[in-house]
Amino acid sequence: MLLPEEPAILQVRHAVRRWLALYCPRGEVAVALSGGADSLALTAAAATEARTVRALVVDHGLQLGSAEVAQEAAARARVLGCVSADVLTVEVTGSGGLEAAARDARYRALDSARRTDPVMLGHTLDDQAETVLLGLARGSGGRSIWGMSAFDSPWGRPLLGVRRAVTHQACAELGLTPHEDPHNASPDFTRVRLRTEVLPLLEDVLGGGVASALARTGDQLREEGALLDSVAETAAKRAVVDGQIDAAALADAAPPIRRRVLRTWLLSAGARGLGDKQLRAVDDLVVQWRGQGPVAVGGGTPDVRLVVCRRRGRLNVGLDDRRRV
Ligand SMILES: Nc1ncnc2c1ncn2[C@@H]1O[C@H](COP(=O)(O)OP(=O)(O)OP(=O)(O)O)[C@@H](O)[C@H]1O
Repeated sequence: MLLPEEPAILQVRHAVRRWLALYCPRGEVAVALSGGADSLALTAAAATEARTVRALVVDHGLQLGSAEVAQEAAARARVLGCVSADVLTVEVTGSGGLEAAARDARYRALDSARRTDPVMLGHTLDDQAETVLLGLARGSGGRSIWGMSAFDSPWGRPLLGVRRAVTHQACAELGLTPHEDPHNASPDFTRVRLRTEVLPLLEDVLGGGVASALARTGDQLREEGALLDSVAETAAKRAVVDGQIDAAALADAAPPIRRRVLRTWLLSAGARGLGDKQLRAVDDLVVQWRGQGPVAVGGGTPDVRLVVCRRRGRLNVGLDDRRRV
Protein backbone atom coordinates (compact mmCIF):
# COMPACT_ATOMS: atom_id res chain seq x y z
CA MET A 1 0.00 0.00 0.00
CA LEU A 2 1.26 3.46 -0.86
CA LEU A 3 1.47 5.46 2.36
CA PRO A 4 0.67 9.18 2.52
CA GLU A 5 3.62 11.55 2.97
CA GLU A 6 2.42 12.86 6.32
CA PRO A 7 4.71 13.78 9.25
CA ALA A 8 3.80 11.10 11.78
CA ILE A 9 3.90 8.09 9.46
CA LEU A 10 7.15 9.43 7.97
CA GLN A 11 8.67 9.56 11.46
CA VAL A 12 7.62 5.96 12.11
CA ARG A 13 9.03 4.90 8.74
CA HIS A 14 12.37 6.59 9.47
CA ALA A 15 12.60 4.80 12.79
CA VAL A 16 11.90 1.44 11.13
CA ARG A 17 14.36 2.16 8.31
CA ARG A 18 17.13 2.99 10.80
CA TRP A 19 16.37 -0.16 12.79
CA LEU A 20 16.47 -2.37 9.67
CA ALA A 21 19.79 -0.87 8.54
CA LEU A 22 21.31 -1.55 11.95
CA TYR A 23 19.88 -4.93 12.87
CA CYS A 24 18.33 -6.62 9.87
CA PRO A 25 19.81 -5.42 6.59
CA ARG A 26 18.36 -8.43 4.72
CA GLY A 27 14.96 -6.91 5.51
CA GLU A 28 13.00 -10.08 6.28
CA VAL A 29 11.07 -9.59 9.50
CA ALA A 30 8.03 -10.60 11.46
CA VAL A 31 5.93 -8.00 13.21
CA ALA A 32 3.90 -8.62 16.35
CA LEU A 33 0.57 -6.95 15.71
CA SER A 34 -1.98 -6.48 18.48
CA GLY A 35 -4.20 -4.20 16.44
CA GLY A 36 -3.39 -1.28 18.77
CA ALA A 37 -2.03 2.01 17.46
CA ASP A 38 1.65 1.33 18.10
CA SER A 39 1.89 -2.01 16.37
CA LEU A 40 -0.50 -0.95 13.60
CA ALA A 41 1.65 2.06 12.71
CA LEU A 42 4.72 -0.17 12.99
CA THR A 43 3.20 -2.75 10.64
CA ALA A 44 2.32 -0.10 8.06
CA ALA A 45 5.83 1.35 8.17
CA ALA A 46 7.53 -2.05 8.11
CA ALA A 47 5.47 -3.27 5.16
CA THR A 48 6.77 -0.26 3.24
CA GLU A 49 10.36 -0.27 4.45
CA ALA A 50 11.28 -3.97 4.74
CA ARG A 51 11.64 -6.54 1.95
CA THR A 52 9.16 -8.99 3.48
CA VAL A 53 7.00 -8.65 6.57
CA ARG A 54 5.01 -11.47 8.13
CA ALA A 55 2.45 -10.25 10.64
CA LEU A 56 1.80 -12.37 13.74
CA VAL A 57 -1.33 -11.65 15.76
CA VAL A 58 -1.84 -13.41 19.07
CA ASP A 59 -5.35 -14.20 20.24
CA HIS A 60 -5.18 -14.74 24.00
CA GLY A 61 -8.85 -15.72 24.11
CA LEU A 62 -9.32 -13.67 27.28
CA GLN A 63 -11.96 -11.24 26.07
CA LEU A 64 -15.23 -11.75 24.33
CA GLY A 65 -14.73 -11.12 20.62
CA SER A 66 -10.93 -11.46 20.77
CA ALA A 67 -10.95 -13.83 17.77
CA GLU A 68 -12.67 -11.19 15.62
CA VAL A 69 -10.26 -8.49 16.79
CA ALA A 70 -7.33 -10.73 15.85
CA GLN A 71 -8.78 -11.62 12.43
CA GLU A 72 -9.44 -7.98 11.70
CA ALA A 73 -5.88 -7.02 12.62
CA ALA A 74 -4.55 -9.78 10.36
CA ALA A 75 -6.75 -8.60 7.48
CA ARG A 76 -5.41 -5.06 7.91
CA ALA A 77 -1.85 -6.34 7.84
CA ARG A 78 -2.49 -8.00 4.47
CA VAL A 79 -3.97 -4.79 3.07
CA LEU A 80 -0.93 -2.88 4.35
CA GLY A 81 1.33 -5.17 2.32
CA CYS A 82 2.47 -7.93 4.66
CA VAL A 83 3.24 -11.13 2.76
CA SER A 84 1.29 -13.12 5.33
CA ALA A 85 -0.67 -12.52 8.52
CA ASP A 86 -1.27 -15.39 10.91
CA VAL A 87 -3.46 -15.48 14.00
CA LEU A 88 -1.83 -17.51 16.77
CA THR A 89 -4.33 -18.77 19.29
CA VAL A 90 -2.86 -19.36 22.74
CA GLU A 91 -4.15 -20.76 25.97
CA VAL A 92 -3.27 -18.56 28.92
CA THR A 93 -2.52 -20.69 31.94
CA GLY A 94 0.05 -20.61 34.70
CA SER A 95 0.88 -18.77 37.84
CA GLY A 96 2.05 -15.22 38.58
CA GLY A 97 -1.07 -13.30 37.54
CA LEU A 98 -3.07 -13.13 34.34
CA GLU A 99 -1.02 -10.33 32.76
CA ALA A 100 2.28 -12.17 33.22
CA ALA A 101 0.79 -15.48 32.04
CA ALA A 102 -0.61 -13.79 28.92
CA ARG A 103 2.77 -12.19 28.20
CA ASP A 104 4.58 -15.53 28.57
CA ALA A 105 2.11 -17.29 26.28
CA ARG A 106 2.36 -14.46 23.74
CA TYR A 107 6.16 -14.44 23.57
CA ARG A 108 6.28 -18.25 23.32
CA ALA A 109 3.79 -18.25 20.44
CA LEU A 110 5.62 -15.43 18.63
CA ASP A 111 8.94 -17.18 19.09
CA SER A 112 7.76 -20.45 17.63
CA ALA A 113 6.00 -18.78 14.67
CA ARG A 114 8.81 -16.40 13.68
CA ARG A 115 10.96 -19.05 11.90
CA THR A 116 14.39 -17.39 11.62
CA ASP A 117 13.14 -13.81 11.40
CA PRO A 118 13.47 -11.19 14.12
CA VAL A 119 10.15 -10.00 15.57
CA MET A 120 9.42 -6.30 15.68
CA LEU A 121 7.41 -5.09 18.67
CA GLY A 122 5.59 -1.77 18.93
CA HIS A 123 7.07 -0.49 22.22
CA THR A 124 7.38 3.29 22.13
CA LEU A 125 9.35 5.91 24.06
CA ASP A 126 6.38 6.21 26.45
CA ASP A 127 6.47 2.43 27.14
CA GLN A 128 10.18 2.77 27.82
CA ALA A 129 9.59 5.64 30.28
CA GLU A 130 6.91 3.63 32.11
CA THR A 131 9.21 0.60 32.31
CA VAL A 132 12.02 2.66 33.82
CA LEU A 133 9.71 4.38 36.30
CA LEU A 134 8.15 1.09 37.38
CA GLY A 135 11.60 -0.42 37.82
CA LEU A 136 12.71 2.60 39.86
CA ALA A 137 9.83 2.20 42.28
CA ARG A 138 9.72 -1.58 42.53
CA GLY A 139 13.06 -2.90 41.52
CA SER A 140 16.30 -3.43 43.25
CA GLY A 141 19.61 -2.27 41.88
CA GLY A 142 20.51 -0.53 38.65
CA ARG A 143 19.48 -3.44 36.47
CA SER A 144 15.82 -2.95 37.31
CA ILE A 145 15.85 0.48 35.66
CA TRP A 146 17.53 -0.63 32.48
CA GLY A 147 15.37 0.29 29.57
CA MET A 148 14.26 -2.23 26.95
CA SER A 149 16.83 -2.62 24.21
CA ALA A 150 16.29 -1.87 20.54
CA PHE A 151 17.39 -5.40 19.68
CA ASP A 152 17.56 -8.29 22.04
CA SER A 153 17.46 -11.16 19.58
CA PRO A 154 14.91 -12.12 18.35
CA TRP A 155 12.96 -9.14 19.73
CA GLY A 156 13.28 -5.82 17.95
CA ARG A 157 11.89 -2.48 19.11
CA PRO A 158 12.27 0.08 16.33
CA LEU A 159 9.93 2.64 17.94
CA LEU A 160 11.72 3.25 21.25
CA GLY A 161 12.50 6.79 20.15
CA VAL A 162 8.97 7.51 18.92
CA ARG A 163 6.24 9.00 21.11
CA ARG A 164 2.93 7.16 21.50
CA ALA A 165 1.12 10.28 20.29
CA VAL A 166 3.00 9.93 17.00
CA THR A 167 1.86 6.34 16.39
CA HIS A 168 -1.73 7.42 17.08
CA GLN A 169 -1.32 10.32 14.70
CA ALA A 170 0.21 8.00 12.09
CA CYS A 171 -2.87 5.75 12.27
CA ALA A 172 -5.08 8.79 11.78
CA GLU A 173 -3.00 9.81 8.75
CA LEU A 174 -3.49 6.30 7.35
CA GLY A 175 -7.23 6.45 7.98
CA LEU A 176 -7.01 3.49 10.38
CA THR A 177 -8.90 3.29 13.67
CA PRO A 178 -6.77 1.19 15.99
CA HIS A 179 -8.26 -1.34 18.36
CA GLU A 180 -8.51 0.05 21.92
CA ASP A 181 -7.74 -2.72 24.38
CA PRO A 182 -10.09 -2.14 27.37
CA HIS A 183 -7.21 -3.20 29.66
CA ASN A 184 -5.28 -0.13 28.49
CA ALA A 185 -7.85 2.07 30.21
CA SER A 186 -8.41 0.04 33.36
CA PRO A 187 -7.09 1.67 36.55
CA ASP A 188 -6.74 -1.86 37.99
CA PHE A 189 -3.38 -2.07 36.21
CA THR A 190 -0.46 -0.22 37.77
CA ARG A 191 1.00 0.56 34.36
CA VAL A 192 -2.24 2.21 33.28
CA ARG A 193 -2.29 4.45 36.35
CA LEU A 194 1.33 5.30 35.75
CA ARG A 195 0.45 6.31 32.19
CA THR A 196 -2.72 8.22 32.94
CA GLU A 197 -2.04 9.69 36.40
CA VAL A 198 1.62 9.60 37.49
CA LEU A 199 3.48 10.59 34.31
CA PRO A 200 1.15 13.48 33.44
CA LEU A 201 1.54 14.78 37.01
CA LEU A 202 5.33 14.47 36.83
CA GLU A 203 5.36 16.24 33.46
CA ASP A 204 3.23 18.99 34.94
CA VAL A 205 5.22 19.44 38.16
CA LEU A 206 8.64 19.12 36.55
CA GLY A 207 7.84 21.18 33.50
CA GLY A 208 7.86 18.56 30.73
CA GLY A 209 10.46 16.29 29.20
CA VAL A 210 10.07 13.63 31.88
CA ALA A 211 9.22 10.70 29.59
CA SER A 212 12.17 11.44 27.32
CA ALA A 213 14.51 11.89 30.28
CA LEU A 214 13.42 8.58 31.81
CA ALA A 215 13.83 6.76 28.49
CA ARG A 216 17.27 8.31 27.96
CA THR A 217 18.36 7.36 31.45
CA GLY A 218 17.20 3.78 30.92
CA ASP A 219 19.19 3.58 27.68
CA GLN A 220 22.35 4.94 29.27
CA LEU A 221 22.12 2.64 32.26
CA ARG A 222 21.64 -0.39 30.05
CA GLU A 223 24.70 0.48 27.96
CA GLU A 224 26.86 1.11 31.01
CA GLY A 225 25.49 -1.97 32.74
CA ALA A 226 26.33 -4.15 29.74
CA LEU A 227 29.91 -2.89 29.93
CA LEU A 228 30.14 -3.71 33.64
CA ASP A 229 28.68 -7.17 32.90
CA SER A 230 31.48 -7.88 30.48
CA VAL A 231 34.12 -6.74 33.01
CA ALA A 232 32.45 -9.00 35.59
CA GLU A 233 32.57 -11.93 33.17
CA THR A 234 36.35 -11.56 33.01
CA ALA A 235 36.59 -11.28 36.82
CA ALA A 236 34.46 -14.43 37.19
CA LYS A 237 36.95 -16.42 35.13
CA ARG A 238 39.51 -15.88 37.90
CA ALA A 239 37.19 -16.00 40.89
CA VAL A 240 34.96 -19.01 40.19
CA VAL A 241 36.92 -22.20 40.76
CA ASP A 242 35.20 -25.60 40.61
CA GLY A 243 31.81 -23.97 41.09
CA GLN A 244 32.98 -22.13 44.22
CA ILE A 245 34.05 -18.51 44.72
CA ASP A 246 37.67 -17.97 45.66
CA ALA A 247 37.23 -15.07 48.10
CA ALA A 248 40.79 -13.80 47.77
CA ALA A 249 40.54 -13.75 43.96
CA LEU A 250 37.33 -11.73 44.08
CA ALA A 251 38.10 -9.38 46.97
CA ASP A 252 40.19 -6.96 44.90
CA ALA A 253 37.43 -6.31 42.36
CA ALA A 254 35.34 -3.14 42.68
CA PRO A 255 32.04 -3.60 44.60
CA PRO A 256 29.71 -3.45 41.55
CA ILE A 257 31.88 -6.04 39.78
CA ARG A 258 31.93 -8.31 42.86
CA ARG A 259 28.16 -8.12 43.19
CA ARG A 260 27.73 -8.96 39.50
CA VAL A 261 30.02 -11.98 39.76
CA LEU A 262 28.14 -13.16 42.85
CA ARG A 263 24.74 -12.56 41.28
CA THR A 264 25.55 -14.59 38.15
CA TRP A 265 27.11 -17.34 40.25
CA LEU A 266 24.09 -17.52 42.57
CA LEU A 267 21.55 -17.49 39.73
CA SER A 268 23.37 -20.32 37.98
CA ALA A 269 23.22 -22.28 41.27
CA GLY A 270 19.41 -21.92 41.34
CA ALA A 271 18.98 -18.80 43.50
CA ARG A 272 15.76 -16.91 42.83
CA GLY A 273 14.40 -13.44 43.63
CA LEU A 274 17.82 -12.10 44.59
CA GLY A 275 17.63 -8.68 46.22
CA ASP A 276 20.31 -6.13 46.92
CA LYS A 277 20.27 -6.94 50.64
CA GLN A 278 21.05 -10.60 50.07
CA LEU A 279 23.77 -9.82 47.56
CA ARG A 280 25.43 -7.47 50.00
CA ALA A 281 25.27 -10.07 52.75
CA VAL A 282 26.95 -12.60 50.44
CA ASP A 283 29.49 -9.94 49.45
CA ASP A 284 30.26 -9.47 53.14
CA LEU A 285 31.36 -13.12 53.20
CA VAL A 286 34.00 -12.08 50.67
CA VAL A 287 35.23 -8.72 52.01
CA GLN A 288 33.93 -8.44 55.60
CA TRP A 289 34.72 -11.96 56.78
CA ARG A 290 34.40 -12.30 60.56
CA GLY A 291 33.22 -15.90 60.77
CA GLN A 292 29.56 -15.16 60.11
CA GLY A 293 27.08 -18.01 59.53
CA PRO A 294 25.38 -19.10 56.32
CA VAL A 295 23.50 -16.48 54.30
CA ALA A 296 20.09 -17.65 53.05
CA VAL A 297 19.15 -16.80 49.47
CA GLY A 298 15.78 -17.51 47.83
CA GLY A 299 15.44 -20.62 45.69
CA GLY A 300 15.64 -23.61 48.02
CA THR A 301 12.96 -26.25 48.33
CA PRO A 302 9.75 -25.64 50.28
CA ASP A 303 11.39 -26.92 53.45
CA VAL A 304 15.13 -26.57 52.94
CA ARG A 305 16.83 -23.21 52.47
CA LEU A 306 19.44 -22.41 49.84
CA VAL A 307 22.44 -20.93 51.65
CA VAL A 308 25.89 -19.56 50.96
CA CYS A 309 28.68 -20.43 53.39
CA ARG A 310 32.36 -19.60 53.50
CA ARG A 311 34.81 -22.37 54.30
CA ARG A 312 38.58 -22.23 53.94
CA GLY A 313 38.50 -19.10 51.79
CA ARG A 314 35.87 -20.47 49.40
CA LEU A 315 32.16 -19.61 49.07
CA ASN A 316 29.82 -22.57 48.48
CA VAL A 317 26.15 -22.46 47.65
CA GLY A 318 23.85 -25.37 48.43
CA LEU A 319 20.84 -26.60 50.36
CA ASP A 320 21.16 -26.10 54.09
CA ASP A 321 21.44 -29.68 55.28
CA ARG A 322 21.58 -28.62 58.92
CA ARG A 323 18.41 -26.61 59.16
CA ARG A 324 14.84 -27.00 58.00
CA VAL A 325 12.43 -24.06 57.68
N1 LIG B 1 -2.07 -9.82 21.01
C1 LIG B 1 -0.90 -9.47 20.48
N2 LIG B 1 -0.49 -10.04 19.32
C2 LIG B 1 0.69 -9.72 18.75
N3 LIG B 1 1.52 -8.83 19.29
C3 LIG B 1 1.19 -8.24 20.43
C4 LIG B 1 -0.03 -8.52 21.10
N4 LIG B 1 -0.10 -7.76 22.21
C5 LIG B 1 1.03 -7.05 22.25
N5 LIG B 1 1.82 -7.32 21.18
C6 LIG B 1 3.12 -6.73 20.83
O1 LIG B 1 3.77 -6.26 21.99
C7 LIG B 1 3.93 -4.84 21.92
C8 LIG B 1 3.76 -4.21 23.28
O2 LIG B 1 2.59 -4.70 23.91
P1 LIG B 1 1.60 -3.77 24.69
O3 LIG B 1 0.68 -4.63 25.44
O4 LIG B 1 2.40 -2.73 25.40
O5 LIG B 1 0.87 -3.11 23.44
P2 LIG B 1 -0.66 -2.75 23.19
O6 LIG B 1 -0.95 -1.49 23.92
O7 LIG B 1 -1.56 -3.92 23.46
O8 LIG B 1 -0.75 -2.54 21.62
P3 LIG B 1 0.06 -1.54 20.73
O9 LIG B 1 1.44 -1.44 21.33
O10 LIG B 1 0.10 -2.18 19.40
O11 LIG B 1 -0.68 -0.23 20.76
C9 LIG B 1 2.85 -4.40 20.94
O12 LIG B 1 3.17 -3.17 20.35
C10 LIG B 1 2.91 -5.53 19.93
O13 LIG B 1 4.01 -5.41 19.06
